[in-house]
Amino acid sequence: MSDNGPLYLGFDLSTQQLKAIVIQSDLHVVSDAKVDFDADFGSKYGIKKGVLLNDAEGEVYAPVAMWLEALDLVLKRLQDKQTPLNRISGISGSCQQHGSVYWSREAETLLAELSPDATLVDQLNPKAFSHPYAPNWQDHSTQHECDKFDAKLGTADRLAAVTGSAAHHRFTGTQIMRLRRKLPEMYAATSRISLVSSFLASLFLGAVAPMDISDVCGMNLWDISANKWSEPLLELAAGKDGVAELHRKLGEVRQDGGGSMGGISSYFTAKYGFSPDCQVAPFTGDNPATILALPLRPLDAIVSLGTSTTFLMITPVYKPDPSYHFFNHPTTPGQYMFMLCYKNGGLAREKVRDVLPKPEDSSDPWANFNKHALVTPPLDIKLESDRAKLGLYFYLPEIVPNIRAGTWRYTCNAADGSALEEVEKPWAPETDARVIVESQALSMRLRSHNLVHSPGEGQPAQPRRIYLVGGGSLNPAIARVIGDVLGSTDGVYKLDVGGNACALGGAYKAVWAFERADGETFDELIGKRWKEEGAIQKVDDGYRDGVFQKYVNVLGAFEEMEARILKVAKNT
Ligand SMILES: Nc1ncnc2c1ncn2[C@@H]1O[C@H](COP(=O)(O)OP(=O)(O)O)[C@@H](O)[C@H]1O
Ligand SMILES: O=C(CO)[C@@H](O)[C@H](O)COP(=O)(O)O
Repeated sequence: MSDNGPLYLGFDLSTQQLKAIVIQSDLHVVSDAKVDFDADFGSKYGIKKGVLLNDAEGEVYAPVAMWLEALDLVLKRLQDKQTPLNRISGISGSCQQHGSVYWSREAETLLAELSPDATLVDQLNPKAFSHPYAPNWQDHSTQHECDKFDAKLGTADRLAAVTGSAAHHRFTGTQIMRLRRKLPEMYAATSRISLVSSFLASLFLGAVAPMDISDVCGMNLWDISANKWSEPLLELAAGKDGVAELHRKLGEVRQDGGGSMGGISSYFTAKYGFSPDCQVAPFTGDNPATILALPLRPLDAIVSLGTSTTFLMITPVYKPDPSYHFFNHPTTPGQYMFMLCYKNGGLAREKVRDVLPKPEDSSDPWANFNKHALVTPPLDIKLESDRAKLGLYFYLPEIVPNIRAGTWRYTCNAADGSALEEVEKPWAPETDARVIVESQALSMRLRSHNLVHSPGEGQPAQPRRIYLVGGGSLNPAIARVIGDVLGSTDGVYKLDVGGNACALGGAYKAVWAFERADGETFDELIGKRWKEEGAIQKVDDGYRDGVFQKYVNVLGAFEEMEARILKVAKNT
């Protein structure tokens, strides 16, 4: 580490952890720290995997007080590691998307008057909030509101064209509409509503921060082409007479992903030794920040294997569809982020893993899962006459397709996907290890085919490179199966800080926010400083001729399987 020069701090407030990463202007990582919600606060807040559940209503939510405690703790951990916090010039970050925090009328004063002699939680909780909880992206309590959102502009297609997405349970507009109906007094007592990203930025600013131009697309309320709040959708969420009030609560949206929103609150300078010159850049969602963790090129895809599994690409073409999401790019106007998001990602793979006998080597809980994922051949076709195996493993109600919780196993003819049939008796749990990852990847392949084309002569349409990030990127067997199904002519890579990718994207965003020359784009600045060596590692060859085609043969059957299940098991 050079012992002078500015440093930049990036955060990731995701479902299960708060991570922080400190980098130099040349993007070199200097320090990091994390708070694990279950390990650090599980017993105090009664959470599991970072959240609380009300199964009767499908609610999933997180205590805001826990996040306040987590922020003090992660900063203390950075301090304990002798991180020179006084050299931090700028802060940005990424946060789980769609969650919302409800501030009380006292919030602005309390934020502005934070004293370093007490903790954030003691000073802000509960007085600064009108609601103690933030709905989590896994919440599925809003089907009634989703139906209304899809109908409001005519069709789900139309809603997707305007807001980038059809109605989704977790999207903030549907959540606000439901909370207003269920808790009218709480809604009336709310002065401002933040996304998780603008909430975390607010703590650093000591004032309620504006929402970010990319993260705001996860609300079903922002008209992307018109670049403003959609009046009819605000009216749906807030009622006929409530449009101006909701607009006030949401505030104006910051158009520039870079620059400073203001200086750091004196709470942090006095308590942790930050410089009073340290500036706060807009924070964004964890998925938009992930595409900032490396210079992503067209035809590159990122698969984020966190609590959720997401598939991300960037494109200059706005081509929305109800089965996926479009967001404004977090730094570059005119570019968009394409996203698929699955609730049944990491936690579903853990469920399949946990049915298998515990590995003898307890240092790797994934050892058995990985062994079986690798020894099982593609689609479990051992002999030419074998039928291909497909499955859906939805321990939670899924997003795409909108299917309730359940597990389904099917087989079809391997050559052409014909004669699709549900199996009567589950196959061995060892086989599930491969089939779950294959099926997750088949779903991504099915829904992303419009965005990929042939990377070179004679090659089938597929990504050029796949980058794996998130906790699951440490897993070589998952990398192999993803490469088998999705291809990628240049191979599958993992980020060296795979589990910290969105925090790193947040830190890169801070570097760009404060060091950009006039008109210099994120890609131009980061592209010049980013060195592939040491930043990424090739973990799989990706495209394998012959194997890739096996999955082409069953893609139609996979789609048909989903459609059949959707008929009988749609979320209601
Ligand atoms: N070696 C591994 N193989 C597969 N999955 C893993 C491995 N290590 C961690 N994970 C998964 O990573 C998930 C956490 O990823 P992370 O990106 O830190 O989550 P989040 O950002 O959603 O809090 C866990 O649910 C866990 O199942
Ligand atoms: O809902 C989505 C994206 O639409 C999720 O991807 C959340 O943004 C949470 O992500 P992780 O906690 O898994 O990082």
